Amino acid sequence: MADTLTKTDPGAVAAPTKSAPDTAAAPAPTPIPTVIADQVDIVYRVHGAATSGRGAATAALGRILRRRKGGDDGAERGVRTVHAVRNVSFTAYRGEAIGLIGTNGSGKSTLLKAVAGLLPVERGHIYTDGQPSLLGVNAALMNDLTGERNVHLGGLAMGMSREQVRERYEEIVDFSGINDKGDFISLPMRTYSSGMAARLRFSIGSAKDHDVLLIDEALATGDRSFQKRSEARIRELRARAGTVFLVSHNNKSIRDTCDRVLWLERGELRMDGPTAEVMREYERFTAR
Ligand SMILES: Nc1ncnc2c1ncn2[C@@H]1O[C@H](COP(=O)(O)OP(=O)(O)OP(=O)(O)O)[C@@H](O)[C@H]1O
Repeated sequence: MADTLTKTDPGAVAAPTKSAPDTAAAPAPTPIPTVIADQVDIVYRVHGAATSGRGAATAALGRILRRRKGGDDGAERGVRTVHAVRNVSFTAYRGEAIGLIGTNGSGKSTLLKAVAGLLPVERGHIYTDGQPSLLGVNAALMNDLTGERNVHLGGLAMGMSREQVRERYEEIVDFSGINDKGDFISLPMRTYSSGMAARLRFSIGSAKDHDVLLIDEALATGDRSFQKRSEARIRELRARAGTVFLVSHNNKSIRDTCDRVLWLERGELRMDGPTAEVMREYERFTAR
């Protein structure tokens, strides 16, 4: 579970000195950290994985017999480990939009879930200032409930009051574009296409100001005009002093949205820097 940073003292923001001449440029405000990952390792344990090619029933019977005999180490029980994130450290600051890139299985979603406090770290620490919110395409909305009920429940689940949800309801539905082609918001979510459902999730999730907003591929599902609206929304969220993390395989989305990029490969942080620099190296790597 992510530890919590003590709130940074607002007085820590550097103020111009009184004696400075009028013409002097104001000193840049001290960046305020929102997420610190310190030498983080994340390991999955997969139970019942080492079945040596036998069927599930045979493997289960084998496990019962071994348990009766008493002798049973981890490997025998079929527990396999996947070391998904290795020794990753970074500090994210308020107002940054950070892209997380890397080839399939490189650990991006795993790292995001750990920052959200949904996965424990094996080693190291993750400190966050404020409540991180994970806005994934799989964010749990209820398929049997109407879009309308999901807007209300989703808003409440994010900590908005009933009144706040009511106030923002129209805006959330308009932004999602769900009703552009008819009254779909009063239908159960299971009747939505995957793109429509993803749009509604993004609209609900981004209706609230977040200290740290974690977005996993949400932009990949909408059509181009929705992607553009989403990118603008992410810029607004950043402007309201939040930090945004965006996992995406869409290099253009990353370039259009992020000013900094963390590149993970095989669980290790391969590069952390300005978007243009990291993307150049990443594209060289993936073109090979
Ligand atoms: N629930 C899980 N149990 C066991 N291993 C997992 C689990 N989820 C992910 N992994 C493994 O962890 C590693 C990192 O996976 P992760 O989903 O974080 O990568 P990713 O960079 O987000 O990939 P992609 O770009 O394909 O979405 C992979 O080796 C994957 O097989």
